[in-house]
Amino acid sequence: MIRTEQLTKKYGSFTALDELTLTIEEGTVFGFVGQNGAGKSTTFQILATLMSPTYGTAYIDGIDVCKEPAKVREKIGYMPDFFGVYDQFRAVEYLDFYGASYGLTVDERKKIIPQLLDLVNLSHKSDSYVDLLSRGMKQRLCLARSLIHDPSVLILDEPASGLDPRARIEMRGILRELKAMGKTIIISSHILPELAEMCDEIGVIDQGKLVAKGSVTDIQKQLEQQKLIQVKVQKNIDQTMMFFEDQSHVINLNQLNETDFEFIFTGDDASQIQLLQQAIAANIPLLSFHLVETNIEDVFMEITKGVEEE
Ligand SMILES: Nc1ncnc2c1ncn2[C@@H]1O[C@H](COP(=O)(O)OP(=O)(O)OP(=O)(O)O)[C@@H](O)[C@H]1O
Repeated sequence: MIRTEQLTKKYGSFTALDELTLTIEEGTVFGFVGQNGAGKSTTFQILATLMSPTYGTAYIDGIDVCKEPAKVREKIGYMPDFFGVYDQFRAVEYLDFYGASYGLTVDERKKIIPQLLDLVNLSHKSDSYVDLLSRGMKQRLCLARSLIHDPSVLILDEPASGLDPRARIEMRGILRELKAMGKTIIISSHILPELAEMCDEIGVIDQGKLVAKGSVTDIQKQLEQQKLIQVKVQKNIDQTMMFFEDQSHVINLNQLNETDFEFIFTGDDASQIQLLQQAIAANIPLLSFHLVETNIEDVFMEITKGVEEE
């Protein structure tokens, strides 16, 4: 339903999105998690046809976002992370305005607007001026706006950001209803717990790259278990690297200089102890063997912290 192929966006020499390749199946709720500045909004703006990629491409229901943006817009509902609401409008007028701009007839608008207000729990505020609504209500109104033309795909950029816990729970309930209606949803956040329970699948983005993808449990395993280990030997670096290459849980060996190399270790603590014991038993002239703090750990810490800590 949503597919990106080597999607890349450069701002001058800065790469905000780096060859992102991703497939999201129809009916999936996909959580896109990453720290501030990771590239989430950039991805969403490209999917929403508001920005062109530097290279690579994306498809919504098989339609190329770069080649046929108008067709894509019929299929998607987009909720940006910053949105303007026209303060002079009442909630119902606001939705009517958007319905008209999507070409809905008066009768169609009269039918769908009460349904949408009901869906986002704003029926009681239909005649309130938009600027008098709370932040959570404005966010729900914006969500209703993105649904006005009954899109099959929803692209929601941090819809729960800035909401208090009660408003977050309410937003989650609405998203569950949208999932039950069969919508394909891609939703971003900079914290995993906010998305964990409502998403079928999660992708973690860091510095424009997809660093992990899968169920929440998979993601936790993938990120927790990727340790970077650096080794220093007195001599025989080639043989030592060959020895480590053959051991389980060792990937991505990389020689740093004549005595040092590093690798990613995906095993648990017990396997790490075993690896070190095997190296000693094999008479490897080890000078040091140590874990290096990696960015991936920072990413993991950052995205798994509690919602209240924001
Ligand atoms: N128009 C621009 N010109 C230059 N750099 C930009 C521009 N827009 C975004 N960036 C940079 O690209 C990177 C990705 O930004 P993006 O807004 O996609 O991140 P994000 O994951 O959505 O972050 P946030 O959670 O803070 O919204 C950031 O480093 C940002 O500063």
